[in-house]
Amino acid sequence: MTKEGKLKLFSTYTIYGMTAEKFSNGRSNIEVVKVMLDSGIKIIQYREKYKSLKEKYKECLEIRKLTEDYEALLIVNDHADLCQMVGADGVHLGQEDLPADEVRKLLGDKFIIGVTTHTKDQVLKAKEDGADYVGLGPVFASFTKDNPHPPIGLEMVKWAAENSPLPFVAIGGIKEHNLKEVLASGARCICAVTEIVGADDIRKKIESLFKILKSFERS
Ligand SMILES: Cc1ncc(COP(=O)(O)OP(=O)(O)O)c(N)n1
Ligand SMILES: Cc1ncsc1CCOP(=O)(O)O
Ligand SMILES: [Mg+2]
Repeated sequence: MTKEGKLKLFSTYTIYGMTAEKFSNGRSNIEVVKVMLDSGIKIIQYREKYKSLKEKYKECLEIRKLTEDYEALLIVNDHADLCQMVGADGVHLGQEDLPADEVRKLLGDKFIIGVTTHTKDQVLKAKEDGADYVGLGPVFASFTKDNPHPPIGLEMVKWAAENSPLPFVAIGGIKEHNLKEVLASGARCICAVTEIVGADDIRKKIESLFKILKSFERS
C-alpha cells in the first residue's frame, strides 16, 4: 500500500486499535491484536508502558507479522527506533516525546508520524513539523493513561473536523454509548481503548462499534 493509501484509512469511519495489556483482563497483547485484526480493524498502535524495550521489540515483531497478514497498519507508540527496527508503518509521538520534526529527519518520508494534540495550536504545529495525522484528546475523561491531560471536549472535535489540515484520531473515554456524539461532531477515526480491550467479548464489541461507524458513513 502507498503512504497515501495508508493515510486514506484514517478518513474512512474506522477504528484505530490500541494495545493495553494492563486492561485486557488477563489476555495478552498478541491475543487481543489477533481478535482486533480478525474483526476488521486496519490500524493497530502498539502501546505498552510496562515492559522492557526488549520485550516490546519481540511483541512488535510478532504484531508486525500479524498486521502484514491482514494488510493492516502497525504504528509504534513513543519509540522511533523500534518502529524502524520492526519495519512498522509509523510511530506515534506525544507532546513529551521526541519532537516530530527531528524524528522525521531520522525516519525519512516513508514512515507515518502521528502526534498527540490537545489544542488548536498543537494541531497546526503538528502539520508544520511534518506529522501525517494527529491524535486528538482526551475527548472525555480517561483512566487508561497515567497523568492524563484534562478532557478537551466535543467542541474541539468539531473544530478539528472543520479546520485540521491533517486527519485526526479522536481518543479518550470513547465508549459505545458516546460514540454517536463523537461521530456527530465530525470524527471519522476513533480509538476506544478500554472499551475494546476490556470487553468480555472483544469481537462483539468491535462489531457493535463498526455498526455505529458504518451507519454514519451511509448517512
Ligand atoms: C492516537 C493516539 N493519540 C494520543 C496518544 C497519546 O500519546 P502520548 O501523549 O505520548 O501518551 P502515551 O500514549 O505515550 O502515554 C496515543 N498514544 N495515540
Ligand atoms: C493513550 C491515550 N491518550 C489520550 S487518552 C488515551 C487513552 C484512551 O483510553 P480509553 O479509550 O480507555 O479512555
Ligand atoms: Mg507517548
